[in-house]
Amino acid sequence: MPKDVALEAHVTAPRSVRDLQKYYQKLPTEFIPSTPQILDLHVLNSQIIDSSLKFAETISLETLAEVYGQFLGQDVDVSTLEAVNVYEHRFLPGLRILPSLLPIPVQETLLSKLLLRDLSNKEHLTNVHLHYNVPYPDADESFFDLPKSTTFPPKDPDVHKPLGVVDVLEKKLRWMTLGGQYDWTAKEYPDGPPVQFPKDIRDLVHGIFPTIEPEAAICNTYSPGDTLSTHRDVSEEADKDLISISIGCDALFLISLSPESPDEQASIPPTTPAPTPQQPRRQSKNKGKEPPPPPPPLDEHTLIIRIRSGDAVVMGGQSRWAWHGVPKVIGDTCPEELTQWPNSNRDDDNKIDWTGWMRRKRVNLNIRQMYETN
Ligand SMILES: O=C(O)CCC(=O)C(=O)O
Ligand SMILES: [Fe+2]
Repeated sequence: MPKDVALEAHVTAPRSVRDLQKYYQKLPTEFIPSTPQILDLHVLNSQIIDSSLKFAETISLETLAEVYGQFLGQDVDVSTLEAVNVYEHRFLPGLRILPSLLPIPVQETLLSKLLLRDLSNKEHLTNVHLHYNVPYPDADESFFDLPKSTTFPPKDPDVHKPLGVVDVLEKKLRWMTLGGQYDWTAKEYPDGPPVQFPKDIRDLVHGIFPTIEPEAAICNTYSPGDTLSTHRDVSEEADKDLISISIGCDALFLISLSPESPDEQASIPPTTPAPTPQQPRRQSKNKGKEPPPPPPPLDEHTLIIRIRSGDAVVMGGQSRWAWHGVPKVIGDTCPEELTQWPNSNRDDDNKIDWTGWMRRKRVNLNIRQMYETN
């Protein structure tokens, strides 16, 4: 599908999609497993496969072994790999879901390349650069090696206070850009040649998804409580597949191709019914225990899915321009093998032992091809 020139980066999502985002953002974690509207690929049953998903293909184990072997720099025995199934959605054309695409060692190496290597490259901007002067680590060191006392001075001290390195890595760092440096304020890529996309990550992604040439990526970092509001990624010139790879804690991912309907406002019930005299609102100390109101209706062109570490979502075809967002990151769900990353295990009073950082994080790598020419 050629890109529709009417797609605008600044438009907001239809009301129904924003209502869903709000509902799932507020849904207490303990109610997620009993909410049948949330597609969980770990409990895929034949009914789900018949009604919304269809099996499309399997990625060959030989391809996976070769691509992972090259990425890890060591031979990968085919017999150690699990088959990767690709599912398509019947009513979101071009959406493909690949549960458990990346094995743990590949996830771990990808994390290290992104956060220990690429974050230290001054060409890769982050949200922190918008308001702070960033003190870089020495060559061959990473931000996780910065001394405890490191501060990030604000560009405008009247507006922002200096930030400590713990604040930055625990909370403030929300994204880094690779390759073409997307400008989030102008919502466009700057003119001029893009920054070189990291070759090993390009080979990993291109090896599995040969129809795309990775030219730009956003590496999002989330903690439980963080959300990504509903948006469309419409700034790329090419209508090639967008590949989204997740590592760490689980998340809810919302995607919709539903059109805005004029009577939408009237047809969607309010997400939080007003309390009645018989049913007074509980005190805030009990918040979260109360059963949630029923979810807003989901039409067949809308999907809310629980994404796990190692899963990939491909947004191609019509779904390339779909509204999507991340209403929730689910704490305490990082795979045990990754929880200790970056395994710094230090015994140095001036430095921080970041071991366990990943237990509280979700990292999403969102890869795009910017130009049609490749
Ligand atoms: O974190 C995710 O799963 C989605 C990220 C996303 O949509 C984006 O970076 O544009
Ligand atoms: Fe996106």
